[in-house]
Amino acid sequence: MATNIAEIPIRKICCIGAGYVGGPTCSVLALKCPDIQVTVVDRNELRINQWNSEKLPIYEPGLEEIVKQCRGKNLFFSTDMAPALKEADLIFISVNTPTKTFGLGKGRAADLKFVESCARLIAEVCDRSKIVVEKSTVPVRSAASIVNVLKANTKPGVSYQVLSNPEFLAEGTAVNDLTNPDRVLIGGEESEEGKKAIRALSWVYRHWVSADKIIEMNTWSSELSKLAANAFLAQRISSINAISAVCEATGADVSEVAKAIGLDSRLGPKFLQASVGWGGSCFQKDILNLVYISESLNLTSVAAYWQQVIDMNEYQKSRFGERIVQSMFNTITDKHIAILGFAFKKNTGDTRESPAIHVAKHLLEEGAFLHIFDPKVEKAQILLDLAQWDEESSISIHTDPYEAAKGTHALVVCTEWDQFTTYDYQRMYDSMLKPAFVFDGRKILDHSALAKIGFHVETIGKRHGQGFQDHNWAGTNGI
Ligand SMILES: NC(=O)c1ccc[n+]([C@@H]2O[C@H](COP(=O)([O-])OP(=O)(O)OC[C@H]3O[C@@H](n4cnc5c(N)ncnc54)[C@H](O)[C@@H]3O)[C@@H](O)[C@H]2O)c1
Ligand SMILES: O=c1ccn([C@@H]2O[C@H](COP(=O)(O)OP(=O)(O)O[C@H]3O[C@H](CO)[C@@H](O)[C@H](O)[C@H]3O)[C@@H](O)[C@H]2O)c(=O)[nH]1
Repeated sequence: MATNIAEIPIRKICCIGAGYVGGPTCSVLALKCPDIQVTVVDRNELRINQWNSEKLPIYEPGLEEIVKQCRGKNLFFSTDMAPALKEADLIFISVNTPTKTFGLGKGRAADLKFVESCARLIAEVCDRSKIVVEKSTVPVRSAASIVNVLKANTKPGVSYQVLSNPEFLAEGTAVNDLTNPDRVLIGGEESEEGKKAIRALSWVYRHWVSADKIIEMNTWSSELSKLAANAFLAQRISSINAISAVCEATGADVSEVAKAIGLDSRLGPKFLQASVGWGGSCFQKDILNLVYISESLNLTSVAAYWQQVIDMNEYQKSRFGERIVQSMFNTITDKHIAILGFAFKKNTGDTRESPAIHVAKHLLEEGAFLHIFDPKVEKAQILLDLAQWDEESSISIHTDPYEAAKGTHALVVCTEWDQFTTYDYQRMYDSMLKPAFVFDGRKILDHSALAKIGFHVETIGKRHGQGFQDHNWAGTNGI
């Protein structure tokens, strides 16, 4: 265990926001720091009750075991925010920062109303000085707004140090990402007090993270690094997806191209998996935020550059939907289609910005009846995401993949769940209408095995069953 050489002892931590970040982050923190009491608070009573129950509100591999081990010892979940904030030496703000849906910056700027209300509550209830840590993803210079709100409302004799400590966990691998982070960023003021606060938070992480991975920097760099990291990650996927369209038009295979690119040690192999499109609660919101910041700073070329990463993703999702319709003889009206996977990626039940929603809506608009199966997404969530359509007449949610496939014309893979590769596709084929189609939006299935069974197979970034000779460039580029 790390010795606290920091001048500010941290014995109690409170985290506001018991969501996908607050819950797993604090669970790992409690596990790794038995000398610290961690309380996660949220105003959502249902969520807190779920954290205190047998069935946690989110699915993350390995999380349940940690919660069970620490809950009631040094990990607590509560809706009683004031006492937990008052007692804490350090407070994480880990609330949602969604894209604004109205007013100035609508559709692009991050809405900081939840972060601001946390700052107001902290100033209102706390009667001794504390460290406040911005864990939510926020626009650059948000810490200055938090400082302003705290200063304007603080009780006499109380002062705050505000740090930026963005979270880089990915859903589905959160426990591993938190246990073995690539880096921990801590941004703070360059004053003596600021440095003390940075040392105190650093001490907390030093319980399990080596010193070389804890990077201190100025607050604005730390805030911007989070937005930039997500923009770069999404850009890589948009880039390979753009190449996938060229592959489909030419006969190249995007998997082979990705392998060739990834073997360049300057580029590396990760995040080059072409897909139906990227989803999740962060990429789109954070890039939109970066676009908005750039526009506000009159950096229009910068804004346009990053906007293209999003536009390419929209194109990819639409392209996949259109390809399904075109392949099925240009009409899917009244056809039955099974959607395998509704989460935005494997190993999570989260559907926020899932490409499956986009594809499902496209198919429903074309008049198809959908049979949806996902191993972890709750039925109520799927119906909420497709609320414009009626369960009886357009959608049926299944708990068994074979039942979902039965009597359908096509299988559409939208999430890369490992278990999808192990199914008995002959059994599915036998129960389907013919010709039976498979559209693999994640490139996870064995396409030649499926073709042997009799399926017509379509996938991202590859044309099936077409030879070397059948594309003629003449007329398209003048050769
Ligand atoms: N989801 C991820 O994988 C991920 C990863 C890294 C960073 N982030 C960032 O972390 C932040 C949180 O994301 P999330 O996915 O955990 O969100 P979430 O929606 O799952 O959870 C946020 C929680 O905050 C609570 N909340 C909001 N305002 C509150 C208030 N004033 N008082 C008390 N509780 C309040 C909500 O009830 C909700 O339970 C966002 O800024 C996000 O961009 C998310
Ligand atoms: O090669 C790839 C890799 C990912 N994806 C898709 O991209 C999306 C995002 O995946 P991933 O980044 O693994 O999950 P997130 O939970 O959204 O995590 C991202 O967003 C978080 C929130 O800010 C950050 O903390 C993480 O570092 C960042 O990876 C998903 O739809 C994936 O299926 C692909 O299509 N191809």
